Amino acid sequence: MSFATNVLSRGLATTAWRMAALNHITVIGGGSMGSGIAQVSAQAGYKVTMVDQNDEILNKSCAIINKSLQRVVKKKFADDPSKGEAYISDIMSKISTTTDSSKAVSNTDLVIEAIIENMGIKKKLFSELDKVAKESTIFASNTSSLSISEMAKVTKRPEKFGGLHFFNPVPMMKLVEVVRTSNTNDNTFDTLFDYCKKLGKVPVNCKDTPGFIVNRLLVPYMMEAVRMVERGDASPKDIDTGMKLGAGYPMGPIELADYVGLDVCKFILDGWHEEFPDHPLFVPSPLLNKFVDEGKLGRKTGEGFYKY
Ligand SMILES: CCCCCCCCCCCCCC(=O)CC(=O)SCCNC(=O)CCNC(=O)[C@H](O)C(C)(C)COP(=O)(O)OP(=O)(O)OC[C@H]1O[C@@H](n2cnc3c(N)ncnc32)[C@H](O)[C@@H]1OP(=O)(O)O
Ligand SMILES: NC(=O)C1=CN([C@@H]2O[C@H](COP(=O)(O)OP(=O)(O)OC[C@H]3O[C@@H](n4cnc5c(N)ncnc54)[C@H](O)[C@@H]3O)[C@@H](O)[C@H]2O)C=CC1
Repeated sequence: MSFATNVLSRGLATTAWRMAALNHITVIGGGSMGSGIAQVSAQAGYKVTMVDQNDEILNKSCAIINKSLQRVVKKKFADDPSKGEAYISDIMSKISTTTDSSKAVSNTDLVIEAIIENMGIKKKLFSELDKVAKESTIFASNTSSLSISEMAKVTKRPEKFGGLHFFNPVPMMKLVEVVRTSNTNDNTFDTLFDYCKKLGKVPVNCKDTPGFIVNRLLVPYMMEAVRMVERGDASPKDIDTGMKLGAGYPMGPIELADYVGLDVCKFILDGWHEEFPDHPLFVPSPLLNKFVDEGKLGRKTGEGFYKY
């Protein structure tokens, strides 16, 4: 073996040694994000268990995945549509569902949490899961902007805890922010980074800072848009048209808020207000609160800033 080959193979062996084998993944929360994460994991060949609060929600999660896969096969098997149904059955057979999170994590290699954006509820969940998961199981949160270190503190595995921030819609968006806290060890980080690559995503390395990279920029931008509407400076439609045609964004900030979910936006904004209480941009938005109080949560309920 040449010197270069030897060094290279030793390098690869070292990296591989630093990664845990992932055979089974548990996704907690089967909403917009959890269903997408379960889908792309199954598409990459992983066995997945998806957990949510009741069977009605889980049936909806499976229906979302099925609808997305229909769109995927339309392109993937454009030349031979007869192969589409078999592909969808194969992917769906890799995903099981349950309402029992303790049972789901008892023999899993990676837990990805994608439940409501609330620190107290996420901490309660992780502290319960920590007691039943194997010592080797890696925990990750898909939080948009809450502190990963703060969540990891309630477990006895802070070194096996990181952030995996996917983007909506998960099957389409290439980026995943892999968040490393000061306690996340190399094995955990490398395993999470490699998992993202196996999904066909592009992972980026993030520190555990508010909003990581993308939301640190996106949240103030979207908040400025909502303030413009509140001041009566511009209409949602004109703002969206402006940012699509003037800045080249695929969606304007107001339609993006409807797409993300106005309840999710409110949870995020409330968290930022707590984090930055003196910043005027993040004080609660009367307009956003009104929509949420009326159950107008954006696309998922058929109405938000726009009607669908
Ligand atoms: C105003 C209130 C402000 C409050 C602010 C306070 C809080 C701030 C909130 C911050 C939110 C942060 C959330 C977060 O943590 C991070 C995020 O995820 S941010 C969201 C990021 N996502 C985007 O920016 C999406 C931008 N949009 C797009 O890229 C496109 O519009 C989109 C791909 C969604 C749809 O494309 P479009 O052309 O518009 O529509 P089509 O329906 O024709 O789709 C095109 C193409 O894509 C396929 N496709 C779409 N969705 C799926 C899917 N789910 N599964 C599979 N395939 C899908 C579709 O089939 C089409 O394929 P063709 O081959 O072209 O037919
Ligand atoms: N919507 C978006 O665009 C994005 C959201 N995120 C983050 O992902 C997480 C989930 O967001 P969404 O999927 O949009 O929310 P969602 O509201 O669509 O789904 C959340 C799901 O979690 C379930 N759930 C709540 N508590 C639970 C518990 N204790 N056990 C099991 N299931 C529980 C709910 O029933 C619901 O189905 C949040 O942390 C959010 O900030 C991250 C990136 C983008």
